[in-house]
Amino acid sequence: MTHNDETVATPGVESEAELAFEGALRPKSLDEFVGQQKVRGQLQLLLRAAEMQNRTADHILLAGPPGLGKTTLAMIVAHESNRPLRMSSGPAIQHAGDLAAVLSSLLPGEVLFIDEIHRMARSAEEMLYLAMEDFRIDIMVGKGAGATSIPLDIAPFTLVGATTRSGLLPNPLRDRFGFTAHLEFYDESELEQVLVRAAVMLDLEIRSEAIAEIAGRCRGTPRIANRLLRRVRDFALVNDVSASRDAVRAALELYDVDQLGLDRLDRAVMHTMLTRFDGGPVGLNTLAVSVGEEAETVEAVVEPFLVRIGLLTRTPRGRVATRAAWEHFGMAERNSTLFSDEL
Ligand SMILES: Nc1ncnc2c1ncn2[C@@H]1O[C@H](COP(=O)(O)OP(=O)(O)OP(=O)(O)O)[C@@H](O)[C@H]1O
Repeated sequence: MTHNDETVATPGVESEAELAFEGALRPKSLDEFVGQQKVRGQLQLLLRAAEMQNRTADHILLAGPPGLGKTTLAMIVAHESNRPLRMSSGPAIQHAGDLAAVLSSLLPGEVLFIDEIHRMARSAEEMLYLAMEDFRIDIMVGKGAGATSIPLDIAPFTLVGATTRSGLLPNPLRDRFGFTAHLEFYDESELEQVLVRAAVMLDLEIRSEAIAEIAGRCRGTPRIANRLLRRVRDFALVNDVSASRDAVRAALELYDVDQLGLDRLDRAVMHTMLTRFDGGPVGLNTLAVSVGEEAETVEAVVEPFLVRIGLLTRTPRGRVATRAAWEHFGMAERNSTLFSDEL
């Protein structure tokens, strides 16, 4: 998932330092993994059953917005079941041959993680059906009328697929996962736990009100929580102040993160809806073009949170701003004149 403009709150554009920090922070076990209680319980059962029967665990699909812990959970699945992990991603699999190379070199019992699995090539998807079901692939040899397919057995494996857009997966692929976990946005107390853990790792002394302030502004997303914490750490360091609630407010204001955690892109989407489309309904593609962003990013990154906090609804006729949205931006409903200098 990418988008063009680097903002502190929207997931997608990571510097090397951010990625290294993220890696160090990843919980290693289901017990360390904060929140998502239901999913954790379901995964625990699935892994335990496989272990008791000495077989590979069923294939797992992890669905949800970016930064909620899909990659982390894939790593935990491998770690908890004591299996090696192979990582790939949909955009890296543009031909069936790319997938054949990965599948044919898997070790027995290996966990194969495919991130953004909805972006894999169609031809590879078809190969994956057979591999998931029968641990076999058909390799095509030759071209045209003389082409033949040679069956090749592959090692049993567990596929962990991650997607921000499960609706885009074809049914035959979705049906072959033994378990689908829908990851939810985190509540504030869970985010506080994530932040306390990260502060300890950063060796940052921070007050509990400051932690609570960040937890309320990180879009329900652990990745953003960790990133905002780093910006607060920077702010405290450079200004030689303690990491207090005031420091959090000042740092987040500097980075354009408002009280609800909305960042520049969230606000651009809402601003466009309210001022240019009178609150909607407006179609996804029109909205995306108007804010200069890809429709996929608006749909998978921006909208889920705006829907969750009640600023936007999806209707069959398009996206509609709610009354709460008009209020949050201090505008009278369907009055487009009050807002022109906001962004
Ligand atoms: N439940 C959690 N408890 C603690 N930390 C978490 C949790 N979930 C995610 N994190 C932290 O958030 C960061 C992002 O998580 P992760 O990379 O797993 O998200 P993702 O859903 O795979 O995102 P994307 O879809 O963008 O790949 C990691 O640094 C991880 O440590």
